[in-house]
Amino acid sequence: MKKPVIQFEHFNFKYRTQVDPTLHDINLTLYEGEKVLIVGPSGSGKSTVGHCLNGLIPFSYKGEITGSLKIMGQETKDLDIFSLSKMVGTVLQDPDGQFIGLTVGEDIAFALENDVREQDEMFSIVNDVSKMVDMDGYLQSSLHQLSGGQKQRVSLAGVMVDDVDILLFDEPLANLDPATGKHAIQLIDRIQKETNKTVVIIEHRLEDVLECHIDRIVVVDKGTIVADVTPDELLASSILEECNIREPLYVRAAKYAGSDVTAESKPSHINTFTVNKDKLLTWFEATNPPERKKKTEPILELKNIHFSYSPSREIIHNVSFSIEKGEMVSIAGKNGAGKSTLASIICGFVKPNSGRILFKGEDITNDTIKERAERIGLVMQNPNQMISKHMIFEEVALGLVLRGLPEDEIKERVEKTLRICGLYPFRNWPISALSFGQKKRVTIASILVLEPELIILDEPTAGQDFKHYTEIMEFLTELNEQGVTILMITHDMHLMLEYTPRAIVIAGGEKIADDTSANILTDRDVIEKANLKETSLFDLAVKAGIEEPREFVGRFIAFDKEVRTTWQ
Ligand SMILES: Nc1ncnc2c1ncn2[C@@H]1O[C@H](COP(=O)(O)OP(=O)(O)OP(=O)(O)O)[C@@H](O)[C@H]1O
Ligand SMILES: Nc1ncnc2c1ncn2[C@@H]1O[C@H](COP(=O)(O)OP(=O)(O)OP(=O)(O)O)[C@@H](O)[C@H]1O
Repeated sequence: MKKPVIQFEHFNFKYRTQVDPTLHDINLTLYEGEKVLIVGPSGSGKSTVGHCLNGLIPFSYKGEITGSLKIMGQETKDLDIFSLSKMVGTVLQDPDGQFIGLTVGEDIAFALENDVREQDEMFSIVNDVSKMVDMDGYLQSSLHQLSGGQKQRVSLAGVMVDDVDILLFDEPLANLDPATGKHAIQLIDRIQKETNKTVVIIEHRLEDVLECHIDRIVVVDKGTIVADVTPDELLASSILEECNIREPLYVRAAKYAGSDVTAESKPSHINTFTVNKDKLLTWFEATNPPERKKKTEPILELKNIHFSYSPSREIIHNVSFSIEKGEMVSIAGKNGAGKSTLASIICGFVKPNSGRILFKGEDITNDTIKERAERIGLVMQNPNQMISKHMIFEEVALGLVLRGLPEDEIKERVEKTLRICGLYPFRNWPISALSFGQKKRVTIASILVLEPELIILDEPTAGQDFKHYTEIMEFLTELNEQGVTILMITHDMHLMLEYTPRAIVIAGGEKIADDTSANILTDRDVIEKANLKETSLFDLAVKAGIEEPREFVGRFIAFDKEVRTTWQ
């Protein structure tokens, strides 16, 4: 008999500031050595389940608990946070919220220092785990100098050295580049196998998590558990669609083609999946190729940009590109490659050492941040770095208030934007009561309300469920069709394929490719250099013997977009 390590029985939780409970009648048992994925729409209560496991509820977030939650056989109500932290190690959704040390090395070592290890042993373990996450070159670096994905890697390393029974990962992939995401999932898998720890992963990127074996998937919707099944069973069902969770692309393509997706067809991984090749080929031949957009004049031009934070290390080397008015372009590349730095250079937060920036042909290299903000809006990677007000309405209105607009106009514009961003029902809420995904939408709203001509979004859909992902992206597409140019930094290869016909790839501070997204995501050399990932659609097409797999990818994307637009 396997030992139960986590047991929820008729468990309910209500945040003190909420009228209704966030979790209702949760009954769930996880056993020793199990690897379980929790999925669900944004705001469904996934992180709240996680907070109950690691003690943030009730120690940091107050509220009412009824029913029972036992961890390692002990009722959590009877435990203090210190005893819980000895049992559950957590990687939080927002890595900034959990750093303890000043440098990367110190932070990773912290878990070990707590357990009073010998110095030599400590150094060697810190070295080993930092190598695992490819951060061994940064042990002396200060944490605030790291890129978003580098921070996420450090958080992963920190929890790997924890001597705990349960590892909890809340959106571990959110800021990671695709290749590192795959590596992180393999690492979690390896650690679980070597130590027999129980692993709980909360993640929207279902297809990426399924790169490794998962025992069960628990689907949470509106605070209750609506499914607790194996990955094959889940993918064969319609639950994901009903809960608006994105299916793996190859599964979706197979369904479009009319190929049966049953648990027996083993859909949880592209390598094990049996697809009806004839049906796929027939579907491909009957589907139209995507339309191409016409060329216009440049809106933003970067010419030979060089930049360094400190004289010893140049971060951006001679980057040039031109974005045309009305384009929607992705910037992709490895964690720490320099993507966010490029956005900071464009917005004027940092000055290039040399090179020029033009906006509609006019040199803006020496313009102030404020002057540029009139035309260029930036939505940053981490919403917590952007938010400065307590209430949602005030936050979104802030830019308009600073511009001195009349109150009536502010109200009208803010309300319109809140509706578009799906935040209208929350307009009078404090931001602290929102989930991470909801906060991200607040920051997008606060830029959109200013109506800039060019919007740069750093990971716009990280932490969003499929419904909100689609809503945000369709909204951006609509804006784009009205003439707003959109530049997106993203690690989401599907987003890149589906929404941005063109992509610019940065590796080691240099531009290594500038081509159609479909060409880039089927180019093994660029994929490898920039830590990107081939799309599973390509693998599916190859598996089905389709001679033009690249063309298959393009046609699927156009078709899928069409289908989803008609749904709305
Ligand atoms: N600190 C808090 N105080 C009050 N209410 C909260 C708090 N945190 C979350 N909530 C409420 O609980 C609901 C569920 O939030 P939770 O963070 O668990 O969702 P989630 O499923 O993890 O979402 P996401 O995928 O967007 O991260 C939210 O809609 C919000 O209303
Ligand atoms: N304030 C800073 N001081 C010194 N170095 C920094 C600073 N901010 C970033 N860096 C370094 O600059 C490099 C590029 O960082 P940047 O944030 O632009 O990467 P990125 O491509 O956006 O990465 P990610 O995909 O992880 O978000 C990284 O090696 C990072 O360590």
